[in-house]
Amino acid sequence: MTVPPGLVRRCLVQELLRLSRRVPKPSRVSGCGGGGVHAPGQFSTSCLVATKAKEFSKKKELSEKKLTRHFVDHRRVRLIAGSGGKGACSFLSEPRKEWGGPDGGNGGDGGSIVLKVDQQVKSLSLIAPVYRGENGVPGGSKNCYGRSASATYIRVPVGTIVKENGKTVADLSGHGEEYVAVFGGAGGKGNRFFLSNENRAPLTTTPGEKGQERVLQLELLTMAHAGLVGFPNAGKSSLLRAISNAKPAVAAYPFTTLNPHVGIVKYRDHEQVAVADIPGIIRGAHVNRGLGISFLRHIERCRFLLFVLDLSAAEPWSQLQDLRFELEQYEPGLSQRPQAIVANKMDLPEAQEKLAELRGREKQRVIPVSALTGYNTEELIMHLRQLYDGYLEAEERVGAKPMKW
Ligand SMILES: Nc1nc2c(ncn2[C@@H]2O[C@H](COP(=O)(O)OP(=O)(O)OP(=O)(O)O)[C@@H](O)[C@H]2O)c(=O)[nH]1
Ligand SMILES: [Mg+2]
Repeated sequence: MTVPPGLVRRCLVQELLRLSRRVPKPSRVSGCGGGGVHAPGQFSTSCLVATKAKEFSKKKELSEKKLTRHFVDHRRVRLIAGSGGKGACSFLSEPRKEWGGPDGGNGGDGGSIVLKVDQQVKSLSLIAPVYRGENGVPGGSKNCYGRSASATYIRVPVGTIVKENGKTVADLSGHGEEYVAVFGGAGGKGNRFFLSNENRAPLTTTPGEKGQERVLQLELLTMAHAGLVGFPNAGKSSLLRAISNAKPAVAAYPFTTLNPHVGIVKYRDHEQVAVADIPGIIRGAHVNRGLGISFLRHIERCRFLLFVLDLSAAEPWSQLQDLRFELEQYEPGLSQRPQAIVANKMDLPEAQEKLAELRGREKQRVIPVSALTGYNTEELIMHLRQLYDGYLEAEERVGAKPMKW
């Protein structure tokens, strides 16, 4: 039997009308739509739009400024210990014991602030500018002493140097080591304390002492095992991305990296080598040109160096000479640390020719890589391990504890 098309259309229209009558009234929705009044259709659409926007933002590369998780190696911190609680002034008065004498208790001591070394902490980025210790609790009647405040602990990485007005006051090099930076104030005395034969009803109490206050500079001596040293745009950040878990910003303009980033290269035997991406160095860095001296200081804190050269540059070997010169000017012997030369951007034309010339001029091992394509990064990772093992042996020979990540 054939059904006339007009009947089908009418049935469909009726069905749609019935469905539209069952659709609930537009209701107030919170969350996705921003809390306005929406019909269900609008609601889902706005969500979709939001999702799309989210996806888009996810794909965007974070700029160096927004990468807040960079490595922080020095901090100025103001520490104010807790004050002591004041002593109480009270007299015991009970039925049948109306003049029971003074019974004001002493206040509790203020809390000190302690710097404690924790192996798990790797940078000073979480250190706040100001810390205040807990105050002691005031004394109470009936000879109740106030509770002494507990100490505030600030966790710092291994190898933190504490300075005050430029003078070193503590060198925290071992896990668990503590340094009481500021002492809490002593609690005040209650009037019971002043009871004597001469004065049977003392009204005297003392307030708690103020906590100590200090401004300290925290500096991290150890930064990473290896430091990537090179001119701006040599591809240091790209290389760190290629060999480790770190995600420093990469861009085709100089001085993209403004703060050091540390990435970890993991090996199968659970050893971990920390590699630092250090901002680019230019000629005259030792007299504070470019980003200046502060980054030479970071290099000083690395146990071995990876000189990263841009093989697309006209004369990569002169870059190497300049880098070594700058390091020597900053600290004699710095350029002699265990090292490797990394010839980056091998995917570009002319790189092979330049590599041959570089190898002819240099006695050091040259590792050709391409951070962009990942070419030969395995050799670099293996060599990094050799440098690390050499460092462990050297530390053991002198009886020192090697820095482990
Ligand atoms: N072709 C090619 N380009 C590369 C390679 N490595 C890095 N680049 C490019 O070189 C440019 C600079 O790379 P970065 O990793 O930001 O260089 P950088 O040394 O960290 O630079 P600064 O942070 O400014 O010191 C970017 O455009 C990278 O894409 C490579 O192996 N081959
Ligand atoms: Mg960089």
